[in-house]
Amino acid sequence: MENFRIGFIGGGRIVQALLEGLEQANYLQNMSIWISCPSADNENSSLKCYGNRIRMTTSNTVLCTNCDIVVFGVKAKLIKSICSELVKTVDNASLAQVLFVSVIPGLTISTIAQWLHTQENIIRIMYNVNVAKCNGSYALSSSKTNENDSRQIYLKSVFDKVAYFAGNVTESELDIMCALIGSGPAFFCTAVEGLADGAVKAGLSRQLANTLAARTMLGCADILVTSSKHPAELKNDISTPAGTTIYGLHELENRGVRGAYMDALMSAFNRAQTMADQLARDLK
Ligand SMILES: NC(=O)C1=CN([C@@H]2O[C@H](COP(=O)(O)OP(=O)(O)OC[C@H]3O[C@@H](n4cnc5c(N)ncnc54)[C@H](OP(=O)(O)O)[C@@H]3O)[C@@H](O)[C@H]2O)C=CC1
Ligand SMILES: O=C(O)[C@@H]1CCC=N1
Repeated sequence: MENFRIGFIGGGRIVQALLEGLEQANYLQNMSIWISCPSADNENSSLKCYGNRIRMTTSNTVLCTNCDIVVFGVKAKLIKSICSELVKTVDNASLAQVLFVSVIPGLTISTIAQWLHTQENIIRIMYNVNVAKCNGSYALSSSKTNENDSRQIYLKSVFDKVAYFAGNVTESELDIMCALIGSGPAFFCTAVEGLADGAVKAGLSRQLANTLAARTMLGCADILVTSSKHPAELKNDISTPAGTTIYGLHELENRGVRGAYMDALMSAFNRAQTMADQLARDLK
């Protein structure tokens, strides 16, 4: 497979998680990667650990003219000005040669297309920080034309090294994925933190409480992923009659914990869609 040059506009947490996973998968050295960000020349940048395996620049234009695939990995509010800079500094024919990829929640392909003055060559991907340990999930949203594009096929092969592929979905479904797989790790962290706090209150050391809460979640997730068990079935297996677990579960139900998780997901999903609407209004 052709080794396309991938450029990341933005080199923050989500881009660094991907690099960490690709390094762990022993794949980074096969790749040609550029990153552009304002702190590219900063000697203290955490990206310096990759040495000359990654080319750094402060110029999004330089990155764009040197790459076949360009990933927007910045906050949504910056995209419009970055696109208008690219439209001014890179000629139309060159822009049309690049496959643009957005990992930004909500922001639609059609909005980006209007900002970039291009049509076909834009796709969206959503993934999560779990790629850092080659245990991520990702989904993408792209047209039939891009599905057969060798650059998309290559990009997919890169993500396949570090993440489970959830499918090529509609943009609206991708916003649901954003809430579930993108924000999900943060939601789970609140559960781990709460359980660990409880154990500390009961007298366990903080270090042991944090480790055991996280490991308990890891093992439980492993059973659910590798067996065909429904979560309710596993929960029932653990809850013996009049035992400790059912007492704890009753407290969670009293506080509507499942409703709270559903509301969290819906709120994150709605936020992605609101952001999309606001950004689209900026077009006018
Ligand atoms: N964090 C996550 O788990 C996920 C994030 N996302 C999305 O990815 C995007 C990035 O998130 P995240 O990595 O967490 O954010 P960070 O704040 O960690 O990183 C943002 C990056 O953007 C760079 N940047 C700022 N201005 C510019 C510019 N004008 N041109 C180029 N680069 C610029 C920053 O550079 P510098 O360091 O020099 O300031 C920084 O490297 C967001 O849209 C987010 O919603 C999607 C899925 C998951
Ligand atoms: O909160 C955010 O904007 C990003 C999107 C998904 C996870 N983090």
